[in-house]
Amino acid sequence: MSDTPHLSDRPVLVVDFGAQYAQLIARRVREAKVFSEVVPSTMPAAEMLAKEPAAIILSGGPSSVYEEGAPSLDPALLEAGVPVFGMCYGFQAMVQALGGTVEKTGLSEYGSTPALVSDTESTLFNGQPSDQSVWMSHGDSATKAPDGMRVTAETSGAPVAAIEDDERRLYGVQWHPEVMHSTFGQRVLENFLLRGAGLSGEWTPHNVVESLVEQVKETVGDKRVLCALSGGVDSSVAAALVQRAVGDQLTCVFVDHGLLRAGEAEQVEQDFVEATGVDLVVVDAKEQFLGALAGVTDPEEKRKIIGREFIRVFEQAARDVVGSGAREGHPVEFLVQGTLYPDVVESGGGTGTANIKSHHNVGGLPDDLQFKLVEPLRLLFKDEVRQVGLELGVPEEIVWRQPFPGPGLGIRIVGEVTAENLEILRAADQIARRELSAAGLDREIWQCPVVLLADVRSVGVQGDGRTYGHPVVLRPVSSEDAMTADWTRVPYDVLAKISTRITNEVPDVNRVVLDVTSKPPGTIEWE
Ligand SMILES: Nc1ncnc2c1ncn2[C@@H]1O[C@H](COP(=O)(O)OP(=O)(O)OP(=O)(O)O)[C@@H](O)[C@H]1O
Ligand SMILES: O=c1[nH]c(=O)c2[nH+]cn([C@@H]3O[C@H](COP(=O)(O)O)[C@@H](O)[C@H]3O)c2[nH]1
Ligand SMILES: NC(=O)CC[C@H](N)C(=O)O
Ligand SMILES: [Mg+2]
Repeated sequence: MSDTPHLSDRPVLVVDFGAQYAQLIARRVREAKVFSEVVPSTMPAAEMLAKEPAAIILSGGPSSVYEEGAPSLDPALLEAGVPVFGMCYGFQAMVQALGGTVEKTGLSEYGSTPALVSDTESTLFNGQPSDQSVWMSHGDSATKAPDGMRVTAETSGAPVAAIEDDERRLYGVQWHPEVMHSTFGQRVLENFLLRGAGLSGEWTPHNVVESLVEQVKETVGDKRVLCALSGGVDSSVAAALVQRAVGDQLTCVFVDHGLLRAGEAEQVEQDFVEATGVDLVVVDAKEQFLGALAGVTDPEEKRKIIGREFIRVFEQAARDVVGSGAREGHPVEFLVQGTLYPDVVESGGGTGTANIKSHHNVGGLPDDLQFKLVEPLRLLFKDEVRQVGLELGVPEEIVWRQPFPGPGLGIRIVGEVTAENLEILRAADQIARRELSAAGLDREIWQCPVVLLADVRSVGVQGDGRTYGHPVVLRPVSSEDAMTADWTRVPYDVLAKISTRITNEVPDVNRVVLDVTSKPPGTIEWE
């Protein structure tokens, strides 16, 4: 597996006690221009401290600290001289570990709650009003603060709602500052990071690029590298970064696996090469992929097959490029992929998270992988990758392109992936994309998968005759980083136009339906 890049010498560790969105805390820290990483609460304290964290944040979680078997907080973390900030469960664990009391008081608070800050000059609350709205989600409360800690805020259900100790640099709040509904949440977090922990907020795209370029140089040395390039945001940015680091040691490989959208292969071949001048090899592997997918309907099986065939194509490409180009004769050791943090987390490679689906470039990789992977963006979220791309001078049309999954239309056909089904889906998808673009919705919509329900048929009437065709699903979503998403409220007239055009122009489709599910509980793609 690839070495995980390090983006700062000293990360802020977010210790995940099973919070719904520990990733969100990490994002908020990064918004304060401080690098952060999530680690599971089960990681031994010594291992956490070996990362030399600049600060530690303890997340919320579903358990009660006084219950047997509740995730525990090793007091070593509080005694290491590292600044610590606890939130909700993390706060309660801290209170208990330091000798305070946490119990079920019967006064639970859920949702927006008024809080009264007693010291607006304290480390956490400096520069904020004494009355603020905070977002609560707790049934347990601290009833007695640990000795030596100041209580700086209270709510009606939580008499000890914030604690501070500047000497030991230990802080905590009962609420969730990472949630938007805590009106001064980001300020409280920044106060902890910048004032409490004394960090300087230097984690900017410019510095990230510099540090990643250095790391790629170090890893790759004078060896030759292939980059799996899809023309999408992530691999384009990864390619630009590696190109900056090792120049003509890089060859990009674009795989036409037959699961692409209309016009896509041509676009990558022309636009990308024109914009970046990279050395690009296009491999036509349509038959190979379709052959391997024949008869397969299970989503995970499809993903695994696609992941495997991708690598087989790269292996062949590696053998082919050795005998060509500026660095003839040098074998290829490394494969660059545009893998992002959410791909890793969702493939179950994160911190104790479940495997939701195997992303082709992570969980879908074959075991006998011959390459060493170089994945410089492995710890970044999409919006951060876009900033890095702009910093590297990647053209805006590419940086702001909507994501398209590597397995492509293969995971947008519920049923078997056949040439006929692909043709139907490609036609419907092209209409939807054109109409959404024409309506000026490209930036508002994160992406809009169009899904063919090949296993479903419904009765329709067209030209006075009966039809028995397939439905397609429109799945427009809005999102910040694809970890969560909401369905986009596309104007009815735009939806109507898409529906009319698809049913008129695409034979075999007699119904267009709209997916109005957020993520969670749905995911963005159907498979
Ligand atoms: N058709 C393809 N040819 C070569 N490599 C690909 C192809 N599709 C995907 N990949 C590889 O798989 C990685 C993950 O795909 P993914 O779709 O997440 O990223 P992307 O295409 O680079 O960006 P985006 O998320 O914006 O579509 C890519 O970064 C790239 O390395
Ligand atoms: O490169 C990829 N390989 C994959 O296997 C894959 N599966 C999902 N996606 C994209 O990831 C984001 C989240 O999708 P889900 O909500 O469906 O998990 C969305 O942007 C999806 O389009 C993939 N990208
Ligand atoms: N959101 C949380 O961290 C909740 C903590 C604890 N389970 C409580 O109910 O108080
Ligand atoms: Mg893509």
